[in-house]
Amino acid sequence: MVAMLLQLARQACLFFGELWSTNTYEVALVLSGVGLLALYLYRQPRTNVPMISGGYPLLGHLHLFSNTVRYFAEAHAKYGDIFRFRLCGYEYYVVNGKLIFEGFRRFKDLSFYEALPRSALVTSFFGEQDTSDTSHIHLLRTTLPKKFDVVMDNIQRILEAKTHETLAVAADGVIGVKVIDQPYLWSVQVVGSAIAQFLFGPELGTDPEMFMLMLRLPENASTLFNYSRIFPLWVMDFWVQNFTAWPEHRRTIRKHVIPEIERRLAAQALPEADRPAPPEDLLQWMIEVQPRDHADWMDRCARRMLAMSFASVHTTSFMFHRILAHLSGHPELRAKLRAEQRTVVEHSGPLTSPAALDAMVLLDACIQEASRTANLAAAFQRVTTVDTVFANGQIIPKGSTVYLSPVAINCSAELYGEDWDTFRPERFLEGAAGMGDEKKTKAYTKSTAIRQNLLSFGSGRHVCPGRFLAVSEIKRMLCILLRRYDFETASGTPFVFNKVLLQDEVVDQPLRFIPLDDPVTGE
Ligand code: HEM
Repeated sequence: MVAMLLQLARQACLFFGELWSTNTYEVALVLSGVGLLALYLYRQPRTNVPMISGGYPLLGHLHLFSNTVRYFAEAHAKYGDIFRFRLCGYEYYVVNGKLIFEGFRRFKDLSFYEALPRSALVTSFFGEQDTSDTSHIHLLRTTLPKKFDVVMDNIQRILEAKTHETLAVAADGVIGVKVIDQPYLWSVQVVGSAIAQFLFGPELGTDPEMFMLMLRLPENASTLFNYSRIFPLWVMDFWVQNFTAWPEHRRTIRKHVIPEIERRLAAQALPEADRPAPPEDLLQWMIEVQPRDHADWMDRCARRMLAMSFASVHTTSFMFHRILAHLSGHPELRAKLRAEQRTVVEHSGPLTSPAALDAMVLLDACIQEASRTANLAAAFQRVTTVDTVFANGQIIPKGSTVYLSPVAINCSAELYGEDWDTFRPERFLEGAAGMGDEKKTKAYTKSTAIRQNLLSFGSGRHVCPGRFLAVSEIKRMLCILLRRYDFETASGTPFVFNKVLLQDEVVDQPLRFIPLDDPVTGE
């Protein structure tokens, strides 16, 4: 083969050399060199990452749709920390196991922003994004921690009011059993409303049209993410623009946010004596930092607020709903959680105080366990900006789609034992007990702590900046519920948890809430 190519090159050189009257041997030498180089590059494998075997011809690994978590766990056991699979013409690389931490650290080589158009369909959902300005995300890392107590006090009030409004059936002053037909919608209604007020303030956050927007934001989104792995992006974009509510969501947010910004700017222009105190919400913080050198800066704010709503509302509601679904099947756990509340009230003060919330370690363990088993994000998507060679020598070519998958860590039998796929929050308390070191023990009792054995909020530069708010809100909401109500599925049969391609779905069913005869007190 090589001899034949050299012969061909020689003939070509002789021919062109004659033609251009150059020194035939020099041209022959250069062309042979180019030929050999091409041959070398051609022979050089673009990647040495193994492909998961057993895919369907042309269609690829469609069975990933059924149970990704188990599939990834098995693939990790067989192929190690990096493998790849093909789905409908697209090739995906999965980095998992311990190498995932190298993936998080190499954020310049594995770009979060380049992945966004496909991973979260952001361009289709929210319009063109200026990813060079991330000041709005920065606010969650800088301003939110400073104002956390004020924000959480507001959230607590809303959660209390909404729970009372939706669960207390006050016929003849008697609070009776209440069945919630669609607990997921209810969780968006309660948990989502509270976040909406953190995002938009007390007025806009309670506007009925904005509320409908919050409620409908997650509509079909996870299914669309799944399809985005099968179809070209332009097909997805066409679909989103013409057959979903997203263009309407964009119109709604503009319609409300732009006048609200104008109203706030007008209020701040008033003489000092008449000027109201600026509200403590994300929109206000964003108005204050948003550069105004573009005519459409208010429009940009509106689009960013839509993106922030999406990042915060459905993730938190989803996680809360999931915990409800688990707890509804575990009466003994609900009883233990109530006992924990009683002890905490005795020793750490009112149930809503930061110290009391911190002390509820079993409640926190439930959140950790739900997030561990849910793998809400079964893969954090990235795109390689260069040919990326990992520490183990495996090469992922430039421009590839990479999934940093927490599954092999969150669902590791080595880390979590043979019952890794069972919902058993106590494992985190046992883990904490075995730590010895105070710092590590503390980490085990905090679902917000980023550590090597739990990756529900990601890690590295793009680790979730909203996790403190989300966890505190979920804890508060569970506290409110557990101290006053018991709950179970109306059918008596437990929830079904489905794992579908890189997403996770819980088949919803009605929940019955029964007021307790002896509620936990400790306001
Ligand atoms: C239980 C609820 C939540 C879960 C499970 C969750 C999960 C995550 C994960 C896994 C990431 C990292 C993605 C990656 O590395 O590719 C992330 C990023 C992010 N999350 Fe959350 N999140 C939650 C709630 C929230 C809330 C309440 C907010 C806002 C208040 C929020 C705002 C964000 C933002 C802005 C990013 C992108 C960070 C960046 O680009 O650097 N999240 N979230």
